[in-house]
Amino acid sequence: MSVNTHNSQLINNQWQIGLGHNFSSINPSNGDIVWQGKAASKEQVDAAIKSARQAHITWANTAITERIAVLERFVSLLKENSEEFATIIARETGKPLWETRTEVGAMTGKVAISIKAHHERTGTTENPMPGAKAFIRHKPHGVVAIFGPYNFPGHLPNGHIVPAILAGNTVVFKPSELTPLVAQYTLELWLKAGLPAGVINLVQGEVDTGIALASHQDTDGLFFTGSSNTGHLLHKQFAGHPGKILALEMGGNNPLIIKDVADVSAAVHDIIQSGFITSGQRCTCARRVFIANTANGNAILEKLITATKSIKVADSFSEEQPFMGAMISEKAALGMVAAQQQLIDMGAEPLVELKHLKPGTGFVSPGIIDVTNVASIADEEHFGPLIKIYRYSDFDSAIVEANNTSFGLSAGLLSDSSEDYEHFLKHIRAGIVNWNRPITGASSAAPFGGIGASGNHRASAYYAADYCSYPVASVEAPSVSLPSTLAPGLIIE
Ligand SMILES: NC(=O)C1=CN([C@@H]2O[C@H](COP(=O)(O)OP(=O)(O)OC[C@H]3O[C@@H](n4cnc5c(N)ncnc54)[C@H](O)[C@@H]3O)[C@@H](O)[C@H]2O)C=CC1
Ligand SMILES: O=C(O)CCC(=O)N[C@@H](CCC(=O)O)C(=O)O
Repeated sequence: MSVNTHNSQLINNQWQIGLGHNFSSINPSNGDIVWQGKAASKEQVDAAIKSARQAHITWANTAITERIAVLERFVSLLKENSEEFATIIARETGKPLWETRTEVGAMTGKVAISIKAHHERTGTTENPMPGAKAFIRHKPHGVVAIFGPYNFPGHLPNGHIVPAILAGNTVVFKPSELTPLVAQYTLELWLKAGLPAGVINLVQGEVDTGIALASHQDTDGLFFTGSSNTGHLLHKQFAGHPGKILALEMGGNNPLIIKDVADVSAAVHDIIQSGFITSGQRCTCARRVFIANTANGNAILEKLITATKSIKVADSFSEEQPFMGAMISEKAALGMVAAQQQLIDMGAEPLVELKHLKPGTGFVSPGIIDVTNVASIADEEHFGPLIKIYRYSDFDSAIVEANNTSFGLSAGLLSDSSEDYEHFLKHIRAGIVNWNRPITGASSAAPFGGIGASGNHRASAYYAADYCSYPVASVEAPSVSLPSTLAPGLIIE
């Protein structure tokens, strides 16, 4: 499928040239320009919202079977174009092709899961009552703005878009400015699937486009996946608008505790999958790894260091696929080097140094740094492949330290003891808590979200259905009838 790269805004099913400033996306593996275009102006954001508003009543009242039929055509198109789509994601993000193929697969799987969730969590229920029936139904909010991040530029916005339009909302989508081509390709597929005009609109651009959309008065809600900083700004902006629904999925400073594991290689595998997958650019990645001060802990750390040094980092399209591709940009890569240096300056000991591998690219090697003896490390998410090691002597103190964060997205325990896990589960604070499995790779068939600075209790994935509509409770009778017993003091003849 060919993608039109000049007309980058989709308003009322018409591709338009942006009327704002120029911007482009760069392949972080080689510095090539992948996409060039212009941002949406404020007026175009306004027109996109008007188009979504006009389409809303008709779409909300379109039979659910017809809405599902469009979604299913979208799935067929994803399958037909999966290789091209995976290639585009790889070019724009630097992720290896094996991984972007799984991203397209997750997008495909999202539709059936969302349909099931829609029926199970927000379907219609009917209960008999004397002379009447009680119903619980759900209605869409109206026009919702959807903001996506760059790390899963297809799958994560899709996780808001699919349940939103399935529920009967209309959408204005603002993708990450780092991945405009992926967004454009996604919308081309929606158009081909036959989504009526105005149901989904695309406004591309940088922060100013985001601000124009987020601050617009005529939206009914905003679904956001992105950084905690931006999410907090949006939360402030929505103060005083109790009628608007705001769903925030943000970052994490996720802990993984390792204690008494017989299979050292398996523990190392789960630490690497937790910390380094997607070059550490998953919100669920382990940032802080707590390793017991025991012979078993020493063996795990030693093997982790060896295995980390041998991790293959290479171009998305290398014949022998690497575990890690480039980070999203050279700026992000240099940011990780600077974050590591700051920790070293504070007294941390690099066990495997994270290195920027090639100027002009986002390639870095994965790093491990021991921060056990560093006092008061800032509670921030370093969104890249750098694991901070904390050696501990006492399990309870490790759990206290693991909880010593304002975030609360994912957490995990590797331990052969079920008592340890019961104890951990009781005391750890996070929205995703795993035992003897990596803490990345969350299932779309489960709720997905964090507490504290990681979100606002509007879990997505399987629970996205919940924030895509509101419940309506009704008591209904076919005609008005006088009750057999009237309330005391009432005389009606
Ligand atoms: N909890 C979750 O489900 C996930 C969270 N993330 C988090 O996302 C971050 C990486 O994604 P990024 O794209 O860097 O996030 P980001 O916050 O920089 O950008 C997200 C979106 O918000 C827009 N935006 C930025 N500033 C804005 C403002 N002031 N007003 C309105 N819109 C604005 C951007 O243009 C983009 O469309 C990481 O922190 C990661 O942890 C990423 C994936 C999943
Ligand atoms: O939203 C879903 O369908 C499931 C959540 C998901 O895919 N999580 C991934 C990515 C998280 C991220 O964006 O960083 C995961 O847990 O690895």
